Amino acid sequence: MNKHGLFQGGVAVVQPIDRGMTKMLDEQDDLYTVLLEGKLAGKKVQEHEIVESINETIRPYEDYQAYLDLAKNDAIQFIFSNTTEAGIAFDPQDTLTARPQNSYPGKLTALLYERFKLGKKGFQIIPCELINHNGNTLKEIVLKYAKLWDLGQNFVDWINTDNDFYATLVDRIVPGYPKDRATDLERAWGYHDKLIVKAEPFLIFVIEGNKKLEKLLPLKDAGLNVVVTDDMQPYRNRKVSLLNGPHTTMSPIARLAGIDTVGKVMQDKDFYKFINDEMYQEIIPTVALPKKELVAYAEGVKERFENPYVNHELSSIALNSISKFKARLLPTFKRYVATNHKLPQRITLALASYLKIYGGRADFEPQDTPEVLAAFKTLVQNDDYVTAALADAKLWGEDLTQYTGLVTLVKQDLQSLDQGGARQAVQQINQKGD
Ligand SMILES: NC(=O)c1ccc[n+]([C@@H]2O[C@H](COP(=O)([O-])OP(=O)(O)OC[C@H]3O[C@@H](n4cnc5c(N)ncnc54)[C@H](O)[C@@H]3O)[C@@H](O)[C@H]2O)c1
Ligand SMILES: O=P(O)(O)OC[C@@H](O)[C@@H](O)[C@H](O)[C@H](O)CO
Repeated sequence: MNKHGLFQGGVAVVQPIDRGMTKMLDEQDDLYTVLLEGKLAGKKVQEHEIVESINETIRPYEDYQAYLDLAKNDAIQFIFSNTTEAGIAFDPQDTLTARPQNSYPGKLTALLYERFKLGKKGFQIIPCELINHNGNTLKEIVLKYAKLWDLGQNFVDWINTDNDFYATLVDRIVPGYPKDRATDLERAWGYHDKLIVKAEPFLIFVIEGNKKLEKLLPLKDAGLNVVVTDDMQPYRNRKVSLLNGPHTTMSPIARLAGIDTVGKVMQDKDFYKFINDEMYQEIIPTVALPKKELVAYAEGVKERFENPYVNHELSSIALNSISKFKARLLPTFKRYVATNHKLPQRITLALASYLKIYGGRADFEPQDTPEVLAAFKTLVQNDDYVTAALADAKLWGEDLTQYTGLVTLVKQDLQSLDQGGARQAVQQINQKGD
């Protein structure tokens, strides 16, 4: 936006937890390079750009006053966050006088209260974490702190009338620092950068909320694929089902077969067919959007998965898989069962693969929250591990044994994974078809 002369913006980066990379940013004059590589609509893209819009970095754990002083700055209009799903959380131990508060919403409430006390205008608050209704959830937690800390009705009114919270959906695959090629890139560019960020060229940023944002923040006018809408759910369903869904399916099954990246899954004849069939047979028919649009999105996703420049590790996608299965595959599973009165075989094989991995029967360890790992430690002790695990509503949000035939199919799948291996299980489903 700045480069198009549409905006004169600058960024103050606040490091939300004790550890982070803001010092490294300072060491390189708050500059870093974004490298875009891949195909977009069939055309090869390979370009890089130095991001020059960061004005300052702030570390609340070292200098909390500098953080609170941001409230005095009339030029600040927008607050963006991207603290992962774990960041949008309520910590009942947080207090207004803590320096700093532990949680991100706690820190934000303290800043908002400071701003309010100064009698200044509120903010446009734009969280980017991949949780549904992220803006509303953040606002609810801020209001909870306002109550817990007894900040008064006038503050609550100011939150409601002077601040806008937006819900968003960010869609761009960002594997981050390209450690395998960084030295070559630095040599070619002629400068050092410890903070290169690699991403695919594809981008869509959907923002739900007050349309005035389009004028305040002219992202679209600057040529970026940004949509401001009053309902982002169709975009979210499409993306979570057709992009994150296949990621969540391929990560356990392909890892069991010894494959380590998304790109290699797409190059593998058996796995390509399996994922393609999952998209077309199990996912697309369950999403309530025009088929043509879904097919176009699915083909785009496949092109993105095939991106030869992006080594997207299945192990990084696998982090916290149980909550990802619940949010990214279970809704599709349920819609499929309701319409077809049978089980989606590929999603079920993914579920069985998770039970194998979390049951300690793979040659790699699951990475998940301590609570989930502890639950599985107990579940595997059970004589009927599969039934016990599927019945655990704390893991899935409901008792999965209620789905007719699921326990039997998962048991069969587990047996076939144990005996013939993941590739053979995939081949069998490919041959059988729907
Ligand atoms: N990487 C991708 O391809 C991608 C694409 C679209 C959306 N997303 C979403 O964006 C979010 C961030 O992903 P990322 O890849 O940038 O992750 P990341 O790990 O690179 O960065 C996350 C940042 O969050 C901060 N953080 C971690 N735990 C926190 C906590 N408890 N409280 C406050 N801050 C905390 C850390 O300082 C870290 O810098 C996630 O919600 C992810 O689902 C990621
Ligand atoms: O980032 P995560 O760990 O929540 O999920 C892993 C991937 O599915 C995800 O990063 C996608 O690449 C991204 O959501 C694409 O927009």
